[in-house]
Amino acid sequence: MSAPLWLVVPAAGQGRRMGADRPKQYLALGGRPVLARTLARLHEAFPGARLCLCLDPQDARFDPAWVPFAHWRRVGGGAERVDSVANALAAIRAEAGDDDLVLVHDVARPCVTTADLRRLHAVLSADSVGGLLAAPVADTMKRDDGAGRVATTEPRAGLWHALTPQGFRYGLLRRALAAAREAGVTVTDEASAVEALGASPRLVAGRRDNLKITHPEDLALAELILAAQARQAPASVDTAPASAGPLER
Ligand SMILES: Nc1ccn([C@@H]2O[C@H](COP(=O)(O)OP(=O)(O)OP(=O)(O)O)[C@@H](O)[C@H]2O)c(=O)n1
Ligand SMILES: C[C@](O)(CO)[C@H](O)COP(=O)(O)O
Repeated sequence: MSAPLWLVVPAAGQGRRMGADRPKQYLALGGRPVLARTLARLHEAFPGARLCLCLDPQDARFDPAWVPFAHWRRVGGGAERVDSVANALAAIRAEAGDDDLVLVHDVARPCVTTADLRRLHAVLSADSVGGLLAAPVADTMKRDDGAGRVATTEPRAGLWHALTPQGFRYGLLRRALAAAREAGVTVTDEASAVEALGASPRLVAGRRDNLKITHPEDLALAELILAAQARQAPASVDTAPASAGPLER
């Protein structure tokens, strides 16, 4: 029998790089808020999982009707993404066992496929450390000299883009985030906190279209990706109709 599954969705960001009139998780994507689309993808893959949704305590746009999970809770977000995730882990301390699996997925990645989600879960269920979806770097990598010119060309062999979900056992992830906080190290993903403990998270090759909506042009790209995915494999990618659910507020 596989370990209980928790989903942590950090959704407390302000979307500053997007520069919209609201945080990007509330922008409309194919007629539904990004947040609703991301939760729908997670629910398709893991309908019985327990969800912790990290939201800015001041957030007045959130509508619980967008949450398809039976077991879920709202948790206050922190100053940085890592603080939001740490708050979620603290909130479930009384219920989660050290061996429970926790998958952390950015609300800003609505194009993750159910196929990748299920494959990641299968791999991590049998892995003692945990790991993440990732995609090999495909471009030549340049490092700048700080003045707008190339300083060096970096070898790209062995380089991967870290995607989400990233999944670890509850006990290990809590220890890793606590250690990073104590050391005063800012981590931008869960895997780097676990790496700092000396462990080696597994890289699980995922689709390159698991885009993180970050800059204004990413929203149009995400629309195209969702439409293409629906044409490729509607049943395994997203069965929700494009206009289902309440619209953005
Ligand atoms: N204090 C924070 C900051 C970010 N996030 C979440 O972490 C994910 C990845 O962060 P990012 O893409 O940087 O989102 P924002 O912080 O919203 O964007 P920006 O950095 O441009 O403001 C997003 O799902 C975001 O909502 C969070 O839960 N709590
Ligand atoms: C976790 C993450 O999505 C991995 O690529 C990413 O680090 C989060 O983005 P941020 O801009 O660092 O918050």
